[in-house]
Amino acid sequence: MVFERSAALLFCIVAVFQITVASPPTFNIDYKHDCFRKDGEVFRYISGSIHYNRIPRVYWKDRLLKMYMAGLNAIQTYIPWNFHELDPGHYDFSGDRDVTHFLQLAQDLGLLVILRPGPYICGEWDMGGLPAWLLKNKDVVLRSSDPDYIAAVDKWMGKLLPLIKPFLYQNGGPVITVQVENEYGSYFACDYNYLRHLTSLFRSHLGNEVVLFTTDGAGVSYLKCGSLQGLYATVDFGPGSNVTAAFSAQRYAEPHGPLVNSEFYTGWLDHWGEKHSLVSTAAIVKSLNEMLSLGANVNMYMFIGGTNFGYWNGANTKYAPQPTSYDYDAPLTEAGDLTDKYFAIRDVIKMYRKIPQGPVLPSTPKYAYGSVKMSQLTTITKAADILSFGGPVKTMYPLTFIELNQKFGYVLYRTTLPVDCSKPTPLSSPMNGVHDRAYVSMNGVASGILERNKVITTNITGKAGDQLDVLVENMGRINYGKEINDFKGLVSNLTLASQELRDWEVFSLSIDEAITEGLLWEGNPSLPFRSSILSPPAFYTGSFIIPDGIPDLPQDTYILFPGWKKGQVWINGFNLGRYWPDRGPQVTLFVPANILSTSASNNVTVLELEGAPCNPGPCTVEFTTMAVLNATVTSLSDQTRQLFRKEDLL
Ligand SMILES: CCCC/N=C1\SC[C@@H]2[C@H](O)[C@H](O)[C@@H](O)CN12
Repeated sequence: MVFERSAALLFCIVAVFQITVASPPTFNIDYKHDCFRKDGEVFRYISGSIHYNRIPRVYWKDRLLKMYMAGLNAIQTYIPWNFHELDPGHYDFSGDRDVTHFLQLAQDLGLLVILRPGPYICGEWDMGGLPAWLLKNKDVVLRSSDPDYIAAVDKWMGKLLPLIKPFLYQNGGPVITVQVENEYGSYFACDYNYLRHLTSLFRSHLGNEVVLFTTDGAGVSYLKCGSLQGLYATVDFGPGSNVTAAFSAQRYAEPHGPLVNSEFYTGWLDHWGEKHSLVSTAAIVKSLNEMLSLGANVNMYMFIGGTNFGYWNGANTKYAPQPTSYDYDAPLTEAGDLTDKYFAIRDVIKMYRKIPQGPVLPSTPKYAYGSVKMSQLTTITKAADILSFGGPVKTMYPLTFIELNQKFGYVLYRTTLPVDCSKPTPLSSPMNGVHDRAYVSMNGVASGILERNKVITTNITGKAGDQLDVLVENMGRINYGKEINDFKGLVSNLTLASQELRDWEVFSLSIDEAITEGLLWEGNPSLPFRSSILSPPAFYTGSFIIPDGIPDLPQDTYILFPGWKKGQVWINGFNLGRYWPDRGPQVTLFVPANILSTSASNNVTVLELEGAPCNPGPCTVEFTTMAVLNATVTSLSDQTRQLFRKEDLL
């Protein structure tokens, strides 16, 4: 009897051992049957894009769970290089940047991962995810075999990919496929040696098992430069496209293998000054049905968009920056709220795979903390020395942000009038070199605005020796096309009555640091009564208490700027992003609960660039429960007409 039991036990141990050891996880392409196979079984992914870099870490689980409950079996995310290697050789994978924690969360919730580590990612993210410090070599050819660029890519991938390797499906993780580059077929360089280098780089760090792929527009012309032997070519297209034609483009590059739409656009991006983009649910349902009925693999871009906090938004050409909200009209809103689109997509998926039963996590509650009284702290002109920790740089001609080693935010350019300008005299950027918006003051009094591609001249008056301040705002680097290498600031000279202005003092402003260090003080609000519509860029501050002891507080909220024009807002030192209700379409900014406090007063600091409703009042900001992302946009001509006299226009 004892012998039989021992034999049975031994048999079980051997069996378990064989099962465990004999069949490591596998994920690969079956070219014979035009499908993916996971652990030998036919597998089709239904996925949604979520960008961890646009969502506070505390909310990652909430969003991923909602995606799982929608019936997705995978999620897709980028890894923005500039979000992690803020300066050469200095890496940050902590807190909201803890990408491996995000991958582990996805796996814990039963979601596989389609990973897109770049090095370029596009994504309406500053410089398409490439770090601005790459531009220290002003001749660098980004996204090519340029040796300087490749050296930086090798170093970054040498840091990142070893972190990712344990999370590959073959190693027991959730990552089933890894994208190389991003829509490379749309880029002018068409450098096959670059793609070949990336392929061998990814293979050297990740091994030969993982499925590497590319994504390009659904057209043969895109696939010609975007695809490469050894990388599985996939395409992207939105609702309303001809699905058959789109996938036949993929078949041009991949006659066999699974059909894959890596970016099915369930929404679309916005630009300041343009109507909020909306994509119809009916069109989405129709195309999604068609693709799933073909057995295609689909990733919905975006499933949740989130927020471009701080200065992280990108831009398109001709210079059109994207707003702070990346709501994208996605199935989950910027704040992670459920929409009709979410349930309509869930109903389609239900027809193709069993979806999880049980309650879907509800939308998070929003709280209206009400009106907060603001008061002026000081102006940029007065605080320049405080804000420029290293002091101004004296230079004959203006320096760019990159030359100042500054990546984001604002730089102040100061000089004195070389001559009397008793009559309105044109201050111009003849080479359209204001990148991107400049706020002009004379002796601390606002006098005009210059804007890239839109307003390249404004009139000033003054006496020889008067102080001319030009505050230049970097509104986000172009993230698509050949103009992605943007140095920001005054990238060419300004002229006064056609004479080049020289002998500048250039202040690199460390505003975020000054705010977190509490260096801004209650200045004497000596601004003159607002005789004109324009005021000089100035800081305002206010605070509010959230009562403790009330369950569920703090809660998410939205901040509204009644009567304010354009600027930047920080709450408790967290840079929430840009506001521009004067132009729209975004009017409110999402405020996630995790930046608020019930144990201390909450501080709001605003840098208003054009004119606050504070002289006279009411000089308040509001915390409300409703998002407003589709306000009527103010065309520049309307706005300019309000600000400038006719002769100031182009
Ligand atoms: C006509 C320009 C198309 C550029 N491609 C875009 S616009 C929205 C999306 C995201 O940027 C995404 O990161 C790109 O891969 C594809 N795409």
